[in-house]
Amino acid sequence: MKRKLDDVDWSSKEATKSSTAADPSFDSFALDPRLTQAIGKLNYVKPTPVQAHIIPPAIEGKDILARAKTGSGKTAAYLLPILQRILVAKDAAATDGGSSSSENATTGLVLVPTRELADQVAKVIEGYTAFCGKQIRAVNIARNISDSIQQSLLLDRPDIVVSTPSRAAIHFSTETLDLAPLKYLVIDEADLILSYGHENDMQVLAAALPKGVQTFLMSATLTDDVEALKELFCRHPYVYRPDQREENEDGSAVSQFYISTGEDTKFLLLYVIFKLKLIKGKSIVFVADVDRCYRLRLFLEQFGIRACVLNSELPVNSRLHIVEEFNKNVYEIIIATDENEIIGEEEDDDNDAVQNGDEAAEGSSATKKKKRKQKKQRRRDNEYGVSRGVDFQNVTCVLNFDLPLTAKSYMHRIGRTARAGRSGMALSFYVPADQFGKHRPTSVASAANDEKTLDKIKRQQAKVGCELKPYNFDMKQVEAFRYRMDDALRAVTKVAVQNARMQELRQELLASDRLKRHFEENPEDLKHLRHDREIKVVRVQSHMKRVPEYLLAKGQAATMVQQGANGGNVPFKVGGRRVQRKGKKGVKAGGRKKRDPLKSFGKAKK
Ligand SMILES: Nc1ncnc2c1ncn2[C@@H]1O[C@H](COP(=O)(O)OP(=O)(O)OP(=O)(O)O)[C@@H](O)[C@H]1O
Repeated sequence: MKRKLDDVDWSSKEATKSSTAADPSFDSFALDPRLTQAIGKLNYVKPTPVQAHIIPPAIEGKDILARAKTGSGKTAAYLLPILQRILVAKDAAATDGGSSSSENATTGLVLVPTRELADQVAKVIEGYTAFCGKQIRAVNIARNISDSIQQSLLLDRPDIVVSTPSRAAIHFSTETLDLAPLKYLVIDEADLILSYGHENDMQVLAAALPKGVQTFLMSATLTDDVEALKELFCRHPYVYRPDQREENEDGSAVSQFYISTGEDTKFLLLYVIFKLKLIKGKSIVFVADVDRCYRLRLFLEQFGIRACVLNSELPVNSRLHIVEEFNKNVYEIIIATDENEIIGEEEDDDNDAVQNGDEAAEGSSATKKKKRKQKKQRRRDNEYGVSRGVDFQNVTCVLNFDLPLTAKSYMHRIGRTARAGRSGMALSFYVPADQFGKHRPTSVASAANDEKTLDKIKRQQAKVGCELKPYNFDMKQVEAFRYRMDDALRAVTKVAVQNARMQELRQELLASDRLKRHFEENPEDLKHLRHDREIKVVRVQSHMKRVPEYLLAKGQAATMVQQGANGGNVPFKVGGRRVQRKGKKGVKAGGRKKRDPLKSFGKAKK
């Protein structure tokens, strides 16, 4: 059983705030000009709070333990000091006549829980070292490349290795990863790394570390797992743990809303939201399981709405490519699962996991079912994870189509929006207890506890000074779309979902092979690989793709501008070109709206 986070004494013997942090600027860190140039190219104007606090003591060589919220810039906070120290060591070696041991030795190891994160960190290193020439070489060994290629990459002794703990432990045991010269160790997403089943690997690596390695423990939450890692890896770390006021002052804000809805009505709302382009920008739709990904994708396909799916079943190359393309704005909607996140927490966080009284009554059969499910999930890639750490860029909205099982998962899901000081919104559907199981074809087991989970989420968010507000659609207007939703739902049968899932997997495996070959050689070709093409297992009726004008009757519907928790606008606006084109009379020649045909469609409670 876990201790409560706040019971742990996180205060360090070291200072917790540095003076540089009061007036932070990248110049004040006296970074190598090659790094400052790269930061400038990335348009970083000033350090984020976590960077301002951590970079100076880290450059001095102190161990670091940092808790900072998702999207706060933790990656640069540990990478910049490491890169700085490597460059200083290399320059010193060069003036020494090249005799230093820092040449051709792996001095940095960055451990992350998932392959998605490894890929991301490797790309961030590429960005920060863009002006370093061949001075700093980094490799990512969590990628899906053959063992022999990984070995040859490692035997070249790159300066930094990015890996999951399991890959690192394997290469350590075969002696291709030499840990003796190691100087810097990062454990990113430290609160999660053990729940991904990396415990033994972490023990192996801890035992193999030479003395005096500078350790960075980076985490969005401080849990017992982080405490255990601290015991294992740190010497009196400098602890950065901002108070709530500081965290709320960093400019980023997620406006959070929830909608009480029946099981089938979720689909109706989703259709209306995307078809009428009520969300302007990119969205991540989180669902409960892999089948649900395809159910939603096929459902949206009926209306000509393209989306791609992201789950642990897809080959890793496809997953990485999808995230990359999403960040380049190729796709607007991703339908994702966060299966591993949920398993991890169910297994090791009794406090957080939602207990269902009915489930207890059903006793062992439920447990068996859960075990079977977990076993099934283990066959998938257990180094998959997208609700944690992955830097989805410019996400307007995180839409919890299915509520997560825990408040912690919720926090990480919504952390995919409002990153790096930007704003965003989170919209969560929840099924009230009296409506659960009322519409079998669209019912999902995890929704049994939605009401309790939502309460927990609200309490947790209140603790960090955030509020979830109800979002009230004008359901009369929404209902006008129901018959179309019913048609679409009927077409998306269980068999269709299974076929779509298999077809997609086959195609993605083929694509993944192409991806693998082309990643290095022909990056341009990747542009032609799309992950949101129609799956076509269901006959799409073309009339369904249009929204008839009578459904957009005069004076109806919404400019869904909401007042968020802090009075700011929530980007919930009608603005889709398709809708505007339809409402010809309402659109001026220059494309500007004379009157909004969807006015009053939905209102938020203020
Ligand atoms: N000083 C800065 N100025 C502007 N943007 C920044 C700055 N530092 C980092 N970023 C950008 O902010 C985004 C989020 O950074 P990062 O992924 O490091 O956050 P994180 O704290 O690790 O989040 P998570 O906990 O979700 O992993 C990235 O796109 C990054 O390029």
